[in-house]
Amino acid sequence: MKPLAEIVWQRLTGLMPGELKKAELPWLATPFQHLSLLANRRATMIVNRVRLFAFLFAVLTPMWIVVDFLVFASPLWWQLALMRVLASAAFASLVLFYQPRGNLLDAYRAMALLFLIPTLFYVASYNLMGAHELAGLSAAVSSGYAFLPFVLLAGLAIFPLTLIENLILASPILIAQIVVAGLRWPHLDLPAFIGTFWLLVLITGVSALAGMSQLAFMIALVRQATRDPLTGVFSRSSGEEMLELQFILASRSGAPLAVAFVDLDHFKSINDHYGHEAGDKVLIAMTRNIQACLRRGDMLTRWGGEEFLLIMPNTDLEQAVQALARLREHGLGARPEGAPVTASIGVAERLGDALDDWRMLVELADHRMYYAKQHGRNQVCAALPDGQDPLVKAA
Ligand SMILES: Nc1nc2c(ncn2[C@@H]2O[C@H](COP(=O)(O)OP(=O)(O)OP(=O)(O)O)[C@@H](O)[C@H]2O)c(=O)[nH]1
Repeated sequence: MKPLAEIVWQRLTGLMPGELKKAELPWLATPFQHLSLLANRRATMIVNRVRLFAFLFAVLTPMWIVVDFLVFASPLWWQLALMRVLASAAFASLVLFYQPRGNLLDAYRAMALLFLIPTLFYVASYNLMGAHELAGLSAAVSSGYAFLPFVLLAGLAIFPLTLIENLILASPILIAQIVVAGLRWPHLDLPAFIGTFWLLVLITGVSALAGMSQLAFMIALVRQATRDPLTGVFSRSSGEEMLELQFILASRSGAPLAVAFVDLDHFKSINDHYGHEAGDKVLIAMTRNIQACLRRGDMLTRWGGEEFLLIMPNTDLEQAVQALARLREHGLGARPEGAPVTASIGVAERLGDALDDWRMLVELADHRMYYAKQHGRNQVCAALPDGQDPLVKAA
């Protein structure tokens, strides 16, 4: 019988969309282990949604001035109108000045600004109206302002956020609610406040679940779109995208970035003698073996049929060669007749080889792999004899 903890865990994880793999479940809680591709696409989606929301608020916020004018006396109506115009201008500048750049910090900043504007508006307007004796229709309209925090917290549901991000974004709104209540003390209706606050906490919970399930679908979609269906490693298009991104990051920080071009030796003969299915099994086993030896930040990409590209951020040429020696020692698997699977491997590194384009990095690693192939296979080539490396700049 399964232990109770395992049953409970299965029931709980069963609540999440089933497309997620077990290793991906923690990604719903925090963003720290997200792959750069996921982080990049999520950041773009968040900024686009912030801009959409900001556009709607920029248009809708000033429209309510007509209602304020009809129900409130001066100076309250024009003070509120002024605040609305300011808020609308702030929303409009978010739309105009924020462009999605795939950077998560940028996305957080955009979201924080989107929520900060109405939160400030809410605290200021609520406080302003609290200073006036309102009755009848104007009291009813003023109580409508109290719904703003509900709208904000419900708005969180449209963003694909992790649990921790949801809580961090919701907390200023909940704290603002407490601040407003504090400002009204001692005239505060405490039971009404507790009821309202509890409702806000519930909405936060529902929004967090909605955001996390959006994120879960996004994780599954990004995986399907970026992985090779046979081996499960990254497809070539996503490998190119990741390499370009890693190259930009490494260039900015002056960090090394190594790539290894791995081409299996005499793979065709496996297909020819044992069939395509046997060849597929060798490819799958080989990628598992490589992944078992990788660092967490390393990325394996299927570049073509039996060609793979290993991307190793923060790794210089010497470290890359060491990692590949470890990999060859571990073994790439066995051919159907029992002989070990071998590969010809070419390595290149951004700093050591003085390259300023990710395509040149791949080209040089490919060139060195070809040299390894030509000179007996089953070896790693990290540099060609003097003068034969075509892309390396003269010192
Ligand atoms: N089973 C299987 N075979 C594949 C797949 N993709 C490519 N191949 C085969 O991989 C073989 C590659 O053959 P070659 O390029 O001649 O290379 P090789 O036999 O490994 O020889 P060397 O690279 O020179 O050592 C071809 O027969 C392709 O059909 C795949 O997904 N599954």
